[in-house]
Amino acid sequence: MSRKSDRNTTPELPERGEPIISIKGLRNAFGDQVVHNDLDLEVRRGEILGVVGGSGTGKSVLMRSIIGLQSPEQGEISVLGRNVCGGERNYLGIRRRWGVLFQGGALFSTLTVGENVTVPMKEFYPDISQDLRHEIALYKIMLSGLPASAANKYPSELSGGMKKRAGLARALALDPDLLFLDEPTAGLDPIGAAAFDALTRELQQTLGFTVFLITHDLDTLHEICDRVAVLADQKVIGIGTIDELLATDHPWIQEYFNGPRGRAAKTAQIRAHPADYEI
Ligand SMILES: Nc1ncnc2c1ncn2[C@@H]1O[C@H](COP(=O)(O)OP(=O)(O)OP(=O)(O)O)[C@@H](O)[C@H]1O
Repeated sequence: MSRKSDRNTTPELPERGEPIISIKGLRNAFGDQVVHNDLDLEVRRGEILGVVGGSGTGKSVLMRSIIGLQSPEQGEISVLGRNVCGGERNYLGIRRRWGVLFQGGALFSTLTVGENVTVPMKEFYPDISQDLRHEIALYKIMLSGLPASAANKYPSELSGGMKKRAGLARALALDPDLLFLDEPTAGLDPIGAAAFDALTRELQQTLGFTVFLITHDLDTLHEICDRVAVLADQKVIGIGTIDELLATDHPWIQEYFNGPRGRAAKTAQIRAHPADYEI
């Protein structure tokens, strides 16, 4: 149990490859519906972990549990070495260490993109001057691949792809160690989705953060994920590279990665990066 004085101190980052999120025995239920039971998962610092599973298997609930928006019935969740279960106070000092891109962007519709990006700065660093906040926001907006002019637009004036990028800019506002992305390429055309994948990978490699990425997009999994965790039967039933997962004989995993769409994504990956494959 963390001592009271530990809660406000900034936890240290683990070494690269060591667990930055560690979940043990997680149980989530809504009434009679058990979503997770005895679920274990480790996310390693510096990786892009893809999280997949059929609709309703609890991917978003898992993410919400990690970031404190859902109180689990049982289990332990440790983020940056801090046990975050057991109330809001345990999140003090670490909530600012992550950024979240929710499904659909979840931008505040009455604020401009620039104002949206300054929201986390205002919350966690209220002493930063307004000018500096706007300067940082502009930098994050451009880092996310939007033109500077997007800062003065309202979400309703943006395309779906631009909204995702604006949401990403807000998620990056505090230079996070951890980035949570919930279906970031859903609703994008294939070219827009590939561009968003490339941006995610480039930012992750340049800035060094860890990514927890919920997706149904097989191209994303092949193109940018270091490992993939598969949710089914209320648990993580497999975790590893796609090749490692394919070595298991779980029917859902085989169907998912070896079905027609899975094979097409793999072929596209080989065509895009032939040097990575011995043919
Ligand atoms: N606040 C809630 N109250 C009641 N049930 C909920 C709540 N949040 C989620 N659920 C249920 O928990 C289950 C898992 O939901 P979740 O959104 O995590 O699924 P998912 O794997 O992300 O699905 P999808 O791929 O369709 O987005 C669903 O059956 C959902 O209806």
